[in-house]
Amino acid sequence: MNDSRGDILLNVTGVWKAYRRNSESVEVLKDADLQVKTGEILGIVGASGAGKSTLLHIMGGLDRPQKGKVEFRGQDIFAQKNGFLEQFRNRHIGFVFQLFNLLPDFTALENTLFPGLISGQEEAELRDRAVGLLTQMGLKDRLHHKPGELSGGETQRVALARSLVNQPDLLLADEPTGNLDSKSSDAFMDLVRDLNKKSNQTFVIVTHSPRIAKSLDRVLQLVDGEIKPIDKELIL
Ligand SMILES: Nc1ncnc2c1ncn2[C@@H]1O[C@H](COP(=O)(O)OP(=O)(O)OP(=O)(O)O)[C@@H](O)[C@H]1O
Repeated sequence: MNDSRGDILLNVTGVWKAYRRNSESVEVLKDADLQVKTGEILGIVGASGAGKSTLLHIMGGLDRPQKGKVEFRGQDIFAQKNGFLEQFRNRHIGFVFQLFNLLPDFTALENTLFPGLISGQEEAELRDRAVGLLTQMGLKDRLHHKPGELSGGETQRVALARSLVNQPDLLLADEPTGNLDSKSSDAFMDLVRDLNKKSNQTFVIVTHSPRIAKSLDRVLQLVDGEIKPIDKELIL
């Protein structure tokens, strides 16, 4: 399906999530609402422990809320039959985490191929796409290097290529530049903007960096379990 820029891609309404800590229940998300529009780069900020990762996991169908809905193109992802969420994640969502999560014994190219192999894509086409993505990330001469032979910035760019190989509609990134120096972080964000502009790729990025948050299309803040808009100019 081809959405137009600005259509609602993901709609989160009234999401509640509590964890048990010792004998107490700690409410992390309390009636959180947000919408992700096709073609935007949306930032989510908030204090440490505010629940940003929890929210991102729920948005991507990695975790379930106790109450509330997540609709992807109008379909409630938690109200479908068994096996739906796995398929949903494979087909529609890409994840990039702070700690990269690459497999250490496999090369950059092999790591990038994995999600496509798991979802049963045709191998030659998949390989072309993986090589194309890694080349776009400036890693053409690093295809056969293992993560231990790559810099932090290069490793994170491989993680970005891997998250895009299945051509996801929505890419969810949890503090993707948290372990990078400012030069690698800028290079990563330049790629994000480039992919957004050229392929209309939609991103949600959790970040602690005011500099990155200010550079995004729109920023929401997670405070006391709720989502609030924040004026980018007021981000310090
Ligand atoms: N599986 C879990 N079991 C119990 N508590 C959890 C679990 N996952 C998260 N929490 C708690 O929920 C709260 C929110 O965690 P979360 O990781 O979503 O916050 P965050 O805003 O992403 O934090 P940070 O910016 O430090 O990464 C924290 O207090 C955390 O300890």
